[in-house]
Amino acid sequence: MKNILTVSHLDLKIPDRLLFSDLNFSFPKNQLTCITGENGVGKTTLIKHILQDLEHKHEQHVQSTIDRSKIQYVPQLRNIDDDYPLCIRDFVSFGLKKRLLPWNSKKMKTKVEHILAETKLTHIASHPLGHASGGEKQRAYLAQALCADPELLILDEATASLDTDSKNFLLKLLKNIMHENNLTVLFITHDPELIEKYSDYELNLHNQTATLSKKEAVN
Ligand SMILES: Nc1ncnc2c1ncn2[C@@H]1O[C@H](COP(=O)(O)OP(=O)(O)OP(=O)(O)O)[C@@H](O)[C@H]1O
Repeated sequence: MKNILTVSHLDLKIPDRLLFSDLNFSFPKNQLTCITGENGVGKTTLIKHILQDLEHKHEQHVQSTIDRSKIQYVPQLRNIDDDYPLCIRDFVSFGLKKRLLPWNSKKMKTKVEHILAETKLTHIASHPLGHASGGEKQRAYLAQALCADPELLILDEATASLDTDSKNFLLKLLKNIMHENNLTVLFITHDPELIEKYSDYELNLHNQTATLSKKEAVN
């Protein structure tokens, strides 16, 4: 099994305390790894630190086989109001990179339509994002991230506010997209059902350390 990213001998401090001490682990490539741990243990802070380390290359505690531009992070909280006017298609298109013209080329439009289909959003692509359900919004965030052709996708609590059907729908769809696009996924979650059903690996954070274990995903 190849690894996509390795963390070695990483200590992580916040102003009032040490969050992690001497972390050593790797994320396996083309697998879904759930990052778990109690509220406030430091899951989001660790991921943000890993991304900063890769961007600035100052500490060298994080080694990646891919460029930072191939990593997409979908954050935990977004404030999309009910009256947010942009339609889902335009919101998703914001994820496109290397847009030289002020409009999207035919190739780019085809790509966006393909991603809207992959994320089951085609039928509502012209609707305002503000009117979308929680599950549809999460799929739109995922679709926007996919527009950047990531090799590593990090989803922070993407299912936290969703009902059981919407959670399972999102995770099944994500696993299909992973296999079709050789994508590696890190998924921060507290949800035992999703960990049990969909994770290939679990990185559990506890007592200032991290333990990686292999899971037998049932889907
Ligand atoms: N910039 C900061 N300054 C001070 N404290 C911070 C900062 N960032 C995070 N923290 C603290 O670090 C701890 C870890 O926060 P973090 O959001 O990473 O936890 P988490 O495991 O992702 O939690 P949750 O599951 O609730 O989202 C928390 O106690 C938080 O208050």
